[in-house]
Amino acid sequence: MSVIIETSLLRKEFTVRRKAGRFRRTSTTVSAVDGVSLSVAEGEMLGYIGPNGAGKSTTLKMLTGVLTPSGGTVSVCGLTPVPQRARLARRIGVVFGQRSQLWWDLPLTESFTLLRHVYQVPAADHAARLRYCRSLLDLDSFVDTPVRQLSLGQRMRGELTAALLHGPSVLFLDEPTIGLDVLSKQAVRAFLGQVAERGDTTVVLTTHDLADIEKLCRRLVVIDHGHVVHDGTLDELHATYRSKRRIVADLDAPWPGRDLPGAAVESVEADGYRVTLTLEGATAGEVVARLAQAVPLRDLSVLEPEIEDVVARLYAGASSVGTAVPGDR
Ligand SMILES: Nc1ncnc2c1ncn2[C@@H]1O[C@H](COP(=O)(O)OP(=O)(O)OP(=O)(O)O)[C@@H](O)[C@H]1O
Repeated sequence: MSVIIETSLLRKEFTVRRKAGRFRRTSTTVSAVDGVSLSVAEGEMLGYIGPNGAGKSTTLKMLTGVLTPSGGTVSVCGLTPVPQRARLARRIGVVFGQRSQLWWDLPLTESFTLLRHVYQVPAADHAARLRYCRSLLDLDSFVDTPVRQLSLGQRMRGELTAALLHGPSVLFLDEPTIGLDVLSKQAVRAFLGQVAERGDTTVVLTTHDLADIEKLCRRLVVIDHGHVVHDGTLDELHATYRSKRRIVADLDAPWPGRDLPGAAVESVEADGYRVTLTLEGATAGEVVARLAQAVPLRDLSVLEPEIEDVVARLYAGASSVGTAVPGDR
C-alpha cells in the first residue's frame, strides 16, 4: 500500500495579541500543532481525535492547504498543500461542519450540477457517483428541496455527496455526525462504512463521538496539546491502558467479601446484593465459576471496556504530563 498522506514534525504556532492596558499590547505564542508525524496509507480510514483545543482542526487545515505550517513537512497525494492548493482541491474532498459547499437557496441537485462544472467532471462519472450516493444516503426524498429547508442530517448527507462527486482520493471529515439525529448518524456511518469497504478513498475523520471511531476506524490517532499521544488500533489502545472486562453480578445472598483469584472487586452495591468485578488474568468463565461457588447467583453480565473510559483516561493522563507516554502510566 502506498502512502498518500505524510507529515513530518508538522508544527503550527499562532501569535495572539492581547490588550494589556491602554496603549500596550502583549503577544503570546500558542503552539496548536507541535511536531506531528503521520503516515497514512491509501484506502485507510483514520480516526483523528483529541480533547477540545488539541490541534485537530489546525492539522486538517494544514493538510487541506488552508493554513501554512510554521514548520515541518506535509504531503497529500504527492502535493504540498498550500502552494499546490488548486491541484490538491481536485484530489481531496472536504466536509467541515461549520462551512458548507452547497448553495443555500438551490436544491441539492443544482448544487451537484454546479460542482460538476466547477470540477469539470465528465457527465458519465458524475452520474455514476451521484447514483451511488443517492441510493446509499437515501437522498431521493429531499434532493429537490432548497438546502436552507433541509434538516441538519439531510444537509450532511448532501455535503458528503458534494464532497465525493469529483472522485477524490482523500476525504477529510471534521465532525460529520455532530448534532445529527440517531437515524442520520446511522445513515452517515453506514455510508462511510461502505466507502471504507470499497477501499478506493482514504478518509481522515475527526469526531467527538467515539462510536464513530468504534464502528469505522481500525486506526486511531489521538492528539493532545499538539502532540500525538497514541497511534494504533483501538485494541492496542485498550491494551496500552490495560482496559479490563468487568462482570456485574446480582446475587441471591449478600456478597461474603471473599477474594476471588483472577478478579478484583470493584464495587459492592444494593446492600451487598450486587458486585462488580474486574477481570485480572482469568477468563470470564473461570471467574463466574468461582463466583458461583462463593455465593448463589441470580443474574450477571460481562461488560466490554468502554472506549469512552479509556479515552477519558488517556486525555487526563496526557493533559497532566503535557506530552504523554502511555507506557509510563
Ligand atoms: N486562528 C487562531 N488564532 C489563534 N489561536 C488559534 C487559532 N486557531 C486555533 N487556535 C488555537 O490552537 C489550539 C488548537 O486549536 P484547534 O482548533 O486546532 O483544536 P481542535 O482540536 O480542533 O479543538 P476542537 O475539538 O475544540 O475543535 C487551541 O488552543 C486554539 O485556541
